Amino acid sequence: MWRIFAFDLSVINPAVIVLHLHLQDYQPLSFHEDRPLQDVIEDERLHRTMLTEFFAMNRTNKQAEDLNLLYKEFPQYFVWDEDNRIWYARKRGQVIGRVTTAHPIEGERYYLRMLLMHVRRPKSFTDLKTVNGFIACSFKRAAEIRGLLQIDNGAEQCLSEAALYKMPSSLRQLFAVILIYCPPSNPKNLWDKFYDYLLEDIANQSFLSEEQTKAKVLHLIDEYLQIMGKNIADFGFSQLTSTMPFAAITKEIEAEYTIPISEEDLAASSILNHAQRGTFNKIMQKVDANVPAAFFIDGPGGTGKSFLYKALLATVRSRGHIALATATSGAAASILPGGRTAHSRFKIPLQQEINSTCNISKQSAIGKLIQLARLIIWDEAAMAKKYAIESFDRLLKDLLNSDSIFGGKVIVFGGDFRQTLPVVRKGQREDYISASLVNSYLWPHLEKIRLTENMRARSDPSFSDFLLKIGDGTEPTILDNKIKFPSSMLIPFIDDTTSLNLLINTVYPSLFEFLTSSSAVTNRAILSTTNETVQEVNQILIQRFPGQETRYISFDQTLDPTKQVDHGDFLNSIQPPGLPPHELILKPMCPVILLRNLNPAQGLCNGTRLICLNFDKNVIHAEISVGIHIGKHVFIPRIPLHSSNDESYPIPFKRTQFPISLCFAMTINKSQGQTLDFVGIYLKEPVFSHGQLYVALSRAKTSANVKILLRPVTVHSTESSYTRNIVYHEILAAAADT
Ligand SMILES: Nc1ncnc2c1ncn2[C@@H]1O[C@H](COP(=O)(O)OP(=O)(O)OP(=O)(O)O)[C@@H](O)[C@H]1O
Repeated sequence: MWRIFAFDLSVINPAVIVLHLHLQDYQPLSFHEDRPLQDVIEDERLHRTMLTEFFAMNRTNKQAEDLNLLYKEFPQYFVWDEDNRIWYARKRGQVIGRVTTAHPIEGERYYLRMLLMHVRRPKSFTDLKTVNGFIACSFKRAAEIRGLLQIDNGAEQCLSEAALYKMPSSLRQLFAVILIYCPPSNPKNLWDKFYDYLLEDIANQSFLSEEQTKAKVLHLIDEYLQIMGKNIADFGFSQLTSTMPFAAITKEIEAEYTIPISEEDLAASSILNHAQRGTFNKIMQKVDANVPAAFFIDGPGGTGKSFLYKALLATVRSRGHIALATATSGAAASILPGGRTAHSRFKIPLQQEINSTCNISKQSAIGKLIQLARLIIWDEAAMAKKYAIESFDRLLKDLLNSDSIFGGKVIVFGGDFRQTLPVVRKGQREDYISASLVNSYLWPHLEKIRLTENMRARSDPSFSDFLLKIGDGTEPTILDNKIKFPSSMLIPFIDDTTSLNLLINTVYPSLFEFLTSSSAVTNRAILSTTNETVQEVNQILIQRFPGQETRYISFDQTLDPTKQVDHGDFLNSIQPPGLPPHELILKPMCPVILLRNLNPAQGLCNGTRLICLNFDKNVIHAEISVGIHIGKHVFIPRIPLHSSNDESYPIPFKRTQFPISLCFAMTINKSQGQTLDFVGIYLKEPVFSHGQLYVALSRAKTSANVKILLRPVTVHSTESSYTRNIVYHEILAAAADT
C-alpha cells in the first residue's frame, strides 16, 4: 500500500522525535549477548537516556533553565546525540517532540508521563513528585495534588470549597448548576452533606420548623432548576418536596413576574428620541390592545435599539404583564433585564433544518409562560438563522392554536443587517444570504421600522457617518478594493511584536487599575477576527497582569474510551471554538467571559463577563462585571463541555474545565451588542465575513476611542492603512426592500 500510494518514506517534515519514557532505574538497554552483564551495568553511558539527560540539562544548563521547557518541547531547542547520549543546543531545523505513549493500566509510568506533559523544567524524578515543597508518595498522588487527575467526587469537593465562603444563596445556585451539568450519582447524599450550609440564612427565620426550612431550601433550588428546564423531582427529591407548604405556581412564570424593573428603564420612555418614541407608541398600542403584530426594528449599531427594548420591557412589566426578552447571543441577552438567549428560552434545536420544531408542549411551564406573554422581544434577529425564527413561528402557532403569523402575539425583532450574519460553517456568500431572515417566508409579514440617529456616537457625528459608510459598503475603496483609515485611528505597523505591544499599551495603559477599579477596565477590549489571535493577546496580557497565577488543567476524554491513549495529547493541544483552553491561566481580578448558559436567569449566560476573585481547586469565586446583574457574586464549577460537530475536529470528545476564557481580547463576533469605552482592533489577518469591520468599529462611541492595528499583507508592503471591508450588498438591498 505504501508503495502503491507513493507515500513518502523518509521525507517527513518536520521530523517527529520520539522521546524515551521510563520510571527511575528502568532505562531500556540494548547490548550484545556476549557482553558480560557486569560490564553492561557499569557502563555509565547506558544509564543515560533522553529523559535522565533532560533532567540533567534542567539542573546544569543555563539555556535549558531559561527556556523553562516541557519534555515534549525540549527537542525543538536541543538535539539528542545517540552515540554520546547527550543533548546539545540545536542550531537549525524544526522538529516535533512526542513522548512515548503509556496506557492507564501501566500505573505509575502513565502518571509519570502525565506529569512530564504538564510540569516545566523538572530536575529529577523526585522533583516531579514534589508539589509545594511536599514530596508525594507516587507520581499518581503528585498528579492528583497538581489537579491533573479528574477526581471522582469533583462535585462534592466543589461544594465543600464554595461552602467556606458562607454565601448560602450563591451556594444554592451552584447546587442547582451541579445537578444539571455534573449530575452526581447520588444527589441525596450531596444534599445531606451540604444541607447545613445551604440553609444558613433561612435557618435564622425562627418561625420555620426544621421540616419547613428543608422544604423551603429545596423549593429555592427547585426554582433555579425550573428556570433551567428541570425540576427537583428529576433528581429523586420528590418525597421531600411533597411536604412543601408553598404555592405550586410555576416558577418560570413567577420568575418573570418578579423581574426587577429599574427606575432608569421606566424613565427611559420619557427621553426617547423622535423615531424611538414613534416606535414605542406603535408597539405599546398593539400590546395594550393585545392584537397581533410583528415588527422588525432595523437600526445601525448605536441607534438605541436596546435602549428602546428596555423602555418597552419596563413599561409592559410595570403594568403587571409578562414581556419576554430574548436575543440571539448571550452577550446581547445579558444586557436586557430578564434576558435569555432565544435558543434556550424557546428550546430551539441547535441544528436547525427546514421543518425543525421547538420542544415545548402546551401544558409545560414554558408553554404556559409563552401563552401568557403580551410582548416578546428578540434582539439580534439578523444574526439568527431563518430556520430558527421559522421554528419559533411554528411553536407560537401551535401553543396558541392559531394560524396567524407568530400565533397572533406582539413580536418585536430587532437587528442590523450590516452586522455579522448567522454563522454557516464553511459557507459561501450565497449560503449566508440564503440562511438570513430576509430570505424567509416571514420577512414580508414583518412591519419594518427604521432607527437612524446614532445615539452612541452622538458626540462624534463624523465618526457615525464613517461607520454607516463602512456598514453600507459605500466607503470608497482606494486600493485593491480596500478602504483607507485615517492615520489618527491607526497604530503604526513597525513589526509584529512592537506594534502589538503599542496596541496593548494603548488599550490597557495600566493593568494595575484592574485591581482597584474593575469597571473602568472591563469596558475596554481588544477585538480580533480569529480565536487564535484572541488567545495570543490574552496570553500576553495574563503574563503581564499583576498577581499570583493559578493554572487549571482540563481533563480531555474521547467519547470512545479506546481512542483515549492515541488522541489524549492531541486533544490537549487543540482549542476548538466555544471550548475553554486546556490550560486556563488566571490571576485574581482578571476579566473572563462565560462560555455556557450556566444560569441565564441569574445573569450567567454565554457571553457574560466576570471578574475572578478567588481560586479554589474545584470552584472559582467571581463577580459579574457588566449588564444588569453587575456586582453579583457567583461560583463557577468545572463542567464537562462537549466539542461541536465540527468536521475540522473529527474526534468527538468532552473537556471538563471551568467554562470560561480570558477576555482582555475577544473575537469581533463575541463583542456584538456590547458598548465599550475603548476598543483596540487587531487585524492580523483582514476581516473574512460580512459586517465584521463594522461591528468592531461600532463598539466605540468616538473615533478617539478606537485604535486599529493592520498588519500589511507582505512584510515590505507600505499599505498599512488599507484593509478589506466585506459587505454583502444583496442582504442590505433585501433588508431595505419593504
Ligand atoms: N434616547 C436616548 N437617550 C439617551 N441615551 C440613549 C438613547 N438611546 C440610546 N442611548 C444610548 O446610546 C447608546 C447606544 O444605544 P444602544 O446600545 O441601545 O444601541 P443599539 O442600537 O442597541 O446598538 P447595538 O446594535 O450596537 O447593540 C447607549 O449607551 C444608550 O444608553
